[in-house]
Amino acid sequence: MSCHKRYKIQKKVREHHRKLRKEAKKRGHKKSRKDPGVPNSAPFKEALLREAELRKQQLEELKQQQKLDRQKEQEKKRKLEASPDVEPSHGESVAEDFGQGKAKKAKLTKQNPKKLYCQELKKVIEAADVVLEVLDARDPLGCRCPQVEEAIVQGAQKKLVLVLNKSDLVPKENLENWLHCLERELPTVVFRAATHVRDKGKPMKVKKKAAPYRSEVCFGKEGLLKLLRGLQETCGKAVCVGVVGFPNVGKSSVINSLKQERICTVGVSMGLTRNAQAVPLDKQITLLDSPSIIVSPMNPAAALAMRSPVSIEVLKPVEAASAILGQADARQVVLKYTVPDYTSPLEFFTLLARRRGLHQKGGSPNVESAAKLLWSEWTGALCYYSQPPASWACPPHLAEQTVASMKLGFDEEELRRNNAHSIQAIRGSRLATSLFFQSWGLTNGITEEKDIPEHLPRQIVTEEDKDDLDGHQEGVDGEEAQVSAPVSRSEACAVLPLTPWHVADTGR
Ligand SMILES: Nc1nc2c(ncn2[C@@H]2O[C@H](COP(=O)(O)OP(=O)(O)OP(=O)(O)O)[C@@H](O)[C@H]2O)c(=O)[nH]1
Repeated sequence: MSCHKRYKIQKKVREHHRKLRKEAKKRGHKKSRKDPGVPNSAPFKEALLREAELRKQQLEELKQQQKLDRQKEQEKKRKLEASPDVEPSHGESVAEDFGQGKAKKAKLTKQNPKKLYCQELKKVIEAADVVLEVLDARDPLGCRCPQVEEAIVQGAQKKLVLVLNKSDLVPKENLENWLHCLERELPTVVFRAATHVRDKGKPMKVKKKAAPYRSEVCFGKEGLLKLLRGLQETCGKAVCVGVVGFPNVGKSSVINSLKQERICTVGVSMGLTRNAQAVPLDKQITLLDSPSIIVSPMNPAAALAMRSPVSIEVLKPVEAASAILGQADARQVVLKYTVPDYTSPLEFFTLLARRRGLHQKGGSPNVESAAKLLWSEWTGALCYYSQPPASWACPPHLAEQTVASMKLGFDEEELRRNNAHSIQAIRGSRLATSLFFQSWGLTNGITEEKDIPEHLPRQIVTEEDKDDLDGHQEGVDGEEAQVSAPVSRSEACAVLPLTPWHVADTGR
């Protein structure tokens, strides 16, 4: 093209743009301004940014999931078109079954979502030949659910394996102690899930300043795979492996790590997994992701605060954070958050709010924000640990015979070797910088839809709180008082007993 012609075109384009701008100005359209972001002087800048980041992450995860679903659908269609007579493999047929569940779920959107999660969880337990109960290594006992374990061991020929995940967040010695304790009951695998797994077919994006706990490396994968393959060989057929556990223990991360692909949605917020999902690992093993176990409202307040995604709604931030604070070592908390000694949780939150610059309008410390901050840290990636009970007895639902049958078909020696290797390779937290947490014992879960309360669970309050509330409730008419009456902890335990064998062990 000659220069003359090129300049002529450029001139015409400029004139056209000028004309467009003029017209837009006449219509009163203004160019949108660049978002200036949160100013540095904003008191909640950190919290706001974190919230925005979380929202963005959730949106991305949702988009990713939709994209994956679309891709799977297309792949299935293509396969069917290419070979309509070929029978689907075991993994594919299981995946199809769980796909139908989704459609059914869509029809029932008006139902209580907890009931749907319960149905999905039950479906996974029923379909699974082996169930992996994922435990957070920071509080393995608090992540065990006697009701779910009972449902699994009662199922004919089902195997139950414990996966001690997030083992990078506890000191090595503590991890070893827990392993010795748990492997007396059930086969236990030490695991550290990869928290940064690549999307299918995409190169890994390496962030310059990734959080220290976000890692591509996974430990314990080989041990777990060997164990599953061994079991599959003894079964002599293709097996389904259900992955169950309380919210945020890392169920989806374990599946993604085994598959080495970002297949299941993973995130810091609790209760992200909402429906069962089948992930074929190979022709013989299919993994089943499940929604988290629903926490019974009759659990101690600390259990509700740590294990329930709606704890903040049920307990309110200050109550939830106070319950967590009550289980932690006060001296270590003071050192960790660099605040002076405190006499009550409220005083601590006031001090923390001052320390972190969390202020309300008018400059008074924002206690609620401080409580939320503590709650999000303790349910996030904070390094803390709990001690296994000094004297260990099997819970009633795991009789000696059941324990023996659970260990059949596994090479215990090999599992022990693999675990020792993982413990050596994992760079755990330092004992000096980790916080001690007093576990409340096993957490009761709900496995039957009929046990799920229609409304939000009533708040659990202590006897002292009850006295206070009694005072406030004077003047409320009888009917209303009945509806809003809180349940005391002893009442709660009477309805759904906390397992006494453990309560005695931890001295709580
Ligand atoms: N440090 C560390 N973080 C982990 C590990 N496994 C999972 N996580 C993190 O824990 C958070 C929860 O992980 P998920 O896999 O979403 O947990 P989930 O049990 O599927 O959660 P729900 O969907 O709520 O049931 C994520 O932020 C993960 O990055 C681990 O081994 N170590």
